[in-house]
Amino acid sequence: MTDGLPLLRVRDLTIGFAGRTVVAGVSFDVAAGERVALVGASGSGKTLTTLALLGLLPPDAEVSGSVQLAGTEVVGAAERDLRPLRGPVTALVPQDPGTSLNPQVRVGRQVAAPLRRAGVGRRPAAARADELLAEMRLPAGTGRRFPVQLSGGQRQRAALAMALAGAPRLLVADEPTSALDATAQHGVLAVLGRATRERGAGLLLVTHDLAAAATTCDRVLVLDEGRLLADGPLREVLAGHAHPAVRALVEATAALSPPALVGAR
Ligand SMILES: Nc1ncnc2c1ncn2[C@@H]1O[C@H](COP(=O)(O)OP(=O)(O)OP(=O)(O)O)[C@@H](O)[C@H]1O
Repeated sequence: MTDGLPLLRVRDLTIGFAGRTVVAGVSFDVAAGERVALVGASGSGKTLTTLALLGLLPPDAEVSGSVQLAGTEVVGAAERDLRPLRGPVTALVPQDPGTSLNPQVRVGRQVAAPLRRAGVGRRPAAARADELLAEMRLPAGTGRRFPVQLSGGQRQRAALAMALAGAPRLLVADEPTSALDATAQHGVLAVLGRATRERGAGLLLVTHDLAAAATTCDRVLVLDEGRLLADGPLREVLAGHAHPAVRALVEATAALSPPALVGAR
């Protein structure tokens, strides 16, 4: 347990490649149950920041600072020390569900896998997987299908069910809807927001879409060229911040979906 520490504590996180700094001195906390969006333009360092939180940076990354996840230091930790955190503490919802779902294994078995690893019997795990798939608003029988038999949006919901199966305290979702059309995006964000809220799970949602951030999260972190530009409630950050990088995000999002940001400008 964290004993008063936030679930996630990031201090002065700095990441570089071959001497070029791409994330520079980023510090923030995520409390248990808090839903936080990490926004920024392409190349601002969102993905690298989240990979650092999960101990998944590429081997040639130069990293310094501190990332504490439920009290465990991630920066510099050995893989064997990070493994117990994956599942019960954090789970990653990838950008493309194709990277987390095995095309050759039925969806239900994949969703049940984290439960089986936690020692749950085959039948109860299968029943729980079906419940999770239904909670993600997937049609009955989805568990018996293979990923290729699902639409992109359905696959992402299945990946979400799989991430939730381990009952993580913090769900990390990196642009989970970028591969989907607008209708499917809305559906995935709705189940993501509801599922984390109902479980009291934390969420770190990486997106360049402020409308997605507004519908799913309470707080926003704005990254710009590797630096943390703003951290606060979404509407306050948008209303109070004159930085061109924030304005550019607002304008890009408003062009796509104005209603979500009415009142935030
Ligand atoms: N393996 C790597 N080697 C060298 N540079 C890298 C590597 N991975 C990322 N970078 C650089 O680090 C910077 C931040 O990349 P990152 O992927 O975190 O951005 P991002 O905000 O997630 O962008 P996007 O929204 O396009 O996914 C970019 O300039 C990128 O070119």
